[in-house]
Amino acid sequence: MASLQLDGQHICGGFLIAKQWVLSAAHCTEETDGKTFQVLLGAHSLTEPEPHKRLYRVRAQIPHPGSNIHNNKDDLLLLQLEEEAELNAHVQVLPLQREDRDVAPDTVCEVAGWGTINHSGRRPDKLYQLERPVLSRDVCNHRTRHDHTITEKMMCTDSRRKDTCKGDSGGPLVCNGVAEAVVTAGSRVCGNYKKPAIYTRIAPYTAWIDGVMAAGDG
Ligand SMILES: NCc1cccc(NC(=O)c2cccc3[nH]c(C(N)=O)cc23)c1
Repeated sequence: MASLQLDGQHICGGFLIAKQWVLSAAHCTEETDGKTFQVLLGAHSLTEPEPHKRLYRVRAQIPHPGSNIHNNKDDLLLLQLEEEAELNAHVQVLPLQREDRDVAPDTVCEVAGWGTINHSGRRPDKLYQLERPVLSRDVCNHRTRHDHTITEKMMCTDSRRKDTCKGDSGGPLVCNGVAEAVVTAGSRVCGNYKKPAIYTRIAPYTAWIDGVMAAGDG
């Protein structure tokens, strides 16, 4: 799990997909007015000293060319670290789902982050993890939910009670040990069952991801 930070403040989640590459969400760069993130790896607490915590500088930030501020399409961001991350028990690469097939509805997946944890907007110091069931695209696209805005490159999880929120964007949705999708803010609403959590599925973007990593590695 990665924390994307500006001036020591957690902004978004992300995760290591190769030794020198982190995947996150393009919307995370919206309020950074051009500043480059630093990436914290190996952390559980954001503030306490921990043996495997290490802050990395970012050489390049590459948002998906289709990402934009008006919708949730192609909401992916690749970050190339200044150097390869030092891997250990607390810092590992997460395998990506490369087969472009929907995760079965009701599959219980997990999502983690340092995003706000309740309606007070309290921000946690320690990483939170949540299990959430996958919601079918048909239900998620219902008129009373996200009203046909969920494309085949997106997926949803139930947002009744437990949900992702501000600061969780960019983190991975992991199903059976494989990163299936990336948290996107979507309608920005948290914990409202009528607005399920939206994610950008990874499998449709593996060609883009591989292309950027190949070009970036020179
Ligand atoms: N449950 C789905 C889900 C997943 C991830 C994030 C979010 N919600 C936000 O991100 C959010 C919420 C409230 C005010 C906000 N202001 C801003 C902003 N960028 O100014 C974002 C937000 C929601």
